[in-house]
Amino acid sequence: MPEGFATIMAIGRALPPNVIDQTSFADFYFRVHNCEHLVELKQKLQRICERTQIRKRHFMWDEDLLKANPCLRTFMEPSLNVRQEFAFPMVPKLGAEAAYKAINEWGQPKSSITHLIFCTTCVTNLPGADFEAAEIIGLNPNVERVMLYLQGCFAGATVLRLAKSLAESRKGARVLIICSECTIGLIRAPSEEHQYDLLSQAIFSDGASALIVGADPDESAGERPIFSIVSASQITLPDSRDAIEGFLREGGIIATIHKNLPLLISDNICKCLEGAFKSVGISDWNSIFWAAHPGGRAILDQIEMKLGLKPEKLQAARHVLAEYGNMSSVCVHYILDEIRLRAAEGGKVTTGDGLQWGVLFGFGPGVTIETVVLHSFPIA
Ligand SMILES: CC(=O)CC(=O)SCCNC(=O)CCNC(=O)[C@H](O)C(C)(C)COP(=O)(O)OP(=O)(O)OC[C@H]1O[C@@H](n2cnc3c(N)ncnc32)[C@H](O)[C@@H]1OP(=O)(O)O
Repeated sequence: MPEGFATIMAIGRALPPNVIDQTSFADFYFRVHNCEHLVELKQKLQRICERTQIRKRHFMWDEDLLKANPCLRTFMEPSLNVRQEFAFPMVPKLGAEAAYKAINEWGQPKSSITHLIFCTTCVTNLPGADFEAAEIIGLNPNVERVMLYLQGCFAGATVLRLAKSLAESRKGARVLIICSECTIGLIRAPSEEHQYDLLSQAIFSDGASALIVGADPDESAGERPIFSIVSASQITLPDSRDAIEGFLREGGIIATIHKNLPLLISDNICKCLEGAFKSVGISDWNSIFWAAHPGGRAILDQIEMKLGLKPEKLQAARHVLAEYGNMSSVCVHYILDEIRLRAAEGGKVTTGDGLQWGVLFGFGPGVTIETVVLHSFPIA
């Protein structure tokens, strides 16, 4: 059995080429759906977009795809086949692109990968996106695969919890995590009867991340630890089932997100932190580094306010939200990457912004909160 904690040793990112500026999104969205006559609805989307603090978002789909498929441009028109056929090759491909970057940083042969965890809220085929990504990357046929479908945004933390279990249960285990998210299931025309859908149109986006996780890094072989995963836990908040709901229908995935979600999360976050950090004796939440899923600007605002966090604590999360939008499971990995890159660039003594301990939060349907306690490493 390994002696140490599972450790993140590489982080890779990949983004699709279609980029839409948030200030022009409402114009684009109402024009492409031939709905410019819905003036009030467009103004509402504009208001939401302005309040998101998102600057731009990346998408796998583009205007040509929407124009070529009228079923994607009519609210809840049966379109699942088109959506699935589009996503099926794209999701593993973008995931594999992120994986190449992570494997490159790790610097070890891909034959040393023993496990693959693939996570997406999109395609549902048999065999799945895990199988396709393993083929594209050329992983060994004896790599043990785990496929996570339709978990929602908390899954960026779930994959770390699973990778920890796998990496700490077998000496030499090296887990490749891939998260690849695509909004092709969500994009649809506006509807005056279903105005809540505008929030999904305004915040969600596409992107992929990949990480290599293993215990006892072999530094003589060139493995470099970035963060160790000290503990990982999941809780479901009672009586909160309705706060985030998503249904896969013939017209795609339709999601409703309750307006009280930011409050619900911020009201419960302190007890998650207390439970997670009790054993290490930390109760000053400004003394740790932060990677909280930036589901929306109001969620970060509420957390910051409730815990009295200094603005710099959620700076990396706000940056990822601004530059990429809500990429569901992928966001928290980009935040970790930002934290360690900024630490190196800023001459900090550890990968965790100069601090020892850190926390990663995943939030999603349930309402589910995943809390991951991280420990940084010195920067040589
Ligand atoms: C999918 C997963 O598994 C996990 C996830 O990440 S789920 C997504 C989580 N994200 C959220 O819940 C978003 C959190 N909310 C926010 O960031 C902000 O409320 C916001 C950017 C949406 C709006 O900013 P704000 O400061 O609250 O502005 P405010 O003026 O009050 O609201 C703007 C509009 O947004 C609408 N709005 C706010 N929350 C909404 C919601 N949850 N659903 C639909 N519309 C919403 C308001 O009704 C308002 O519309 P009108 O102007 O027509 O009244």
